[in-house]
Amino acid sequence: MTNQRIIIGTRGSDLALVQATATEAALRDAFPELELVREVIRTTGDRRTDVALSEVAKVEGVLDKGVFTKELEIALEDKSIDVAVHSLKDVPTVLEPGFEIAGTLPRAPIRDVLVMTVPGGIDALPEGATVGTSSVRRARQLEWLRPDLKVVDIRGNVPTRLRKVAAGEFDAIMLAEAGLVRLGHPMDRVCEVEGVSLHFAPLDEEQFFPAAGQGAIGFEIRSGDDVTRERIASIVDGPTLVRVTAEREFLRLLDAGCHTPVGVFTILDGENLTMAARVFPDEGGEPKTGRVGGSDPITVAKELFESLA
Ligand SMILES: NCc1[nH]cc(CCC(=O)O)c1CC(=O)O
Repeated sequence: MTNQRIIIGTRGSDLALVQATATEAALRDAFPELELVREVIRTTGDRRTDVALSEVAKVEGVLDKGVFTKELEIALEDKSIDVAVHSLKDVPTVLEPGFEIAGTLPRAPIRDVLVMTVPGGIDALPEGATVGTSSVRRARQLEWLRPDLKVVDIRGNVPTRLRKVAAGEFDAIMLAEAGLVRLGHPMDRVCEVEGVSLHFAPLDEEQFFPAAGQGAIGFEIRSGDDVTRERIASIVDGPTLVRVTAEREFLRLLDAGCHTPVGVFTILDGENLTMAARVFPDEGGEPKTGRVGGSDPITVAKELFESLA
């Protein structure tokens, strides 16, 4: 008899818990009889908020980009969980042996957002303004679009970062629209944090290229766990899976960890897949931008990679 229970592993941040709740709701709809158990797990990335995100993997000696996933994989391996719920953009493109991505929920918006204490878009930032981000991709694009800006590192989860900009530590910070919306902050409303009005300026993906997998909730399982794979298959969003497969394959070909400055996004119109990428050279300077169309995600990724190599 099949186990009538599924244990869902998640990080403990507010955003991670919202994503776990969305996963549970989808499983509840698909399998009303299934018992759902939630296991909250603290990862290295949650623990080491004392050093820059780009340094965490180095000081902890873990696989680059695995800083938010390693402990969840350990729990999968020892069967204390059956599925790990991740923000897919935090998941390495090459997994440790014994694990696989079983799919994704429908994707949220993919844009990056400037969170500012003044209204307006990126042009409303004053000359020399300080912008907080821990992402090299965001830093390089900001400096390329606005060479006068001062980009500085910031750590902490989304609510912590919002408090830091409200407290005046930065003129602006950058966050993903997906995380803000999931935490109940729509783009068209001013957000009040500790008596300060914060304004959202979403940047169109054609202007500011998002991270591979941004806005997608991904499910990681043990390879060979057919029961969980089949259960997850009934809540997977097909179009999202096609898009993130292409984006992650492109990143894999580039051999880029999350600290390599590359933005990429896809558009899926029926069977037609378009993917665009912007890659910044490690040594600095102008980025290369490319765009490719097709239907098979792996082929599209390969062609885009070759056109930029
Ligand atoms: N690295 C942190 C992280 N991982 C996923 C999200 C947002 C949600 C998403 O992109 O799916 C965030 C925060 C942010 O970038 O603002």
